[in-house]
Amino acid sequence: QTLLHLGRPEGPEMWAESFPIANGPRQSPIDIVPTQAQHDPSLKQLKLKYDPATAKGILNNGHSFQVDFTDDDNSSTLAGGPVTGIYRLRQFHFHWGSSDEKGSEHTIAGTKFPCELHLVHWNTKYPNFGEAASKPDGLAVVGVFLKIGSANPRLQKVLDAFDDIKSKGRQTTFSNFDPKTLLPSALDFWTYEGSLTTPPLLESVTWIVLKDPVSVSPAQMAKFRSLLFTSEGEAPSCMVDNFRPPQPLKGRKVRASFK
Ligand SMILES: NS(=O)(=O)c1ccc(C(=O)NCc2ccccc2F)cc1
Ligand SMILES: [Zn+2]
Repeated sequence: QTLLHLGRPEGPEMWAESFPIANGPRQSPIDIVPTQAQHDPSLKQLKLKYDPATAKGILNNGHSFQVDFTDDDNSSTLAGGPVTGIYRLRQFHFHWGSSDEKGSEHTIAGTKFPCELHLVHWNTKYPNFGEAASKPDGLAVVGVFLKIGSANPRLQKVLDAFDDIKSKGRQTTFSNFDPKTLLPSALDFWTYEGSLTTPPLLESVTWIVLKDPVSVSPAQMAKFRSLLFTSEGEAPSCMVDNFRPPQPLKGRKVRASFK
């Protein structure tokens, strides 16, 4: 990230002023060092059950774009893995860079990926997402790295919606989409206790970061970068570098579901 970006009034370096938790004990993202992760044989298999009919809409929220899901029943859920109980899918979104050398939030032994997908779920022991977001076991986010390679056909439906959500505040319907198609075939993961990576930076996220990346082509990355941070009528600013850099581990253990 350029110094300009870090110093930008709304950039990550300024967040601690309004959100002191930015310097808290369980902030995200982190650099995952595979050799320091401990294999935990007690970790269950990740159980993801997504109903394409729960896909609702796609929105440019001014810092990323997200695909929202109806979460008023257990049609699309996460269970198993490191979590207890059932978590409901709320939305997925991405973080990416201004070039292919950066863009992911988590890194693997210092390696940055051009893009990272987050599937956001909330614990159904709480009445709704907003309540769950303030509890230490309230949220579970699955992180998936995207690596430059061949074009990913599973992304096409998302990319095709970009013309309708180019600027901040734009949204359109988005139906009949199964986010499971965005995942790698193997669901091996690292897991640790962390936070939201954007304000309010709440320390309520059990992170489940998949080991295997999925592909994205340079042309597809260019389409991500054609979205705008800005609203219609404002001087356009390309939506790029919407990632928070890795935060101090502060003694946390990262567990691996695989040897
Ligand atoms: N990048 S990430 O860690 O996956 C992440 C996931 C969700 C949010 C979010 O929902 N923010 C709004 C929000 C937060 C708390 C309560 C209600 C909200 F709408 C922020 C960051
Ligand atoms: Zn995210």
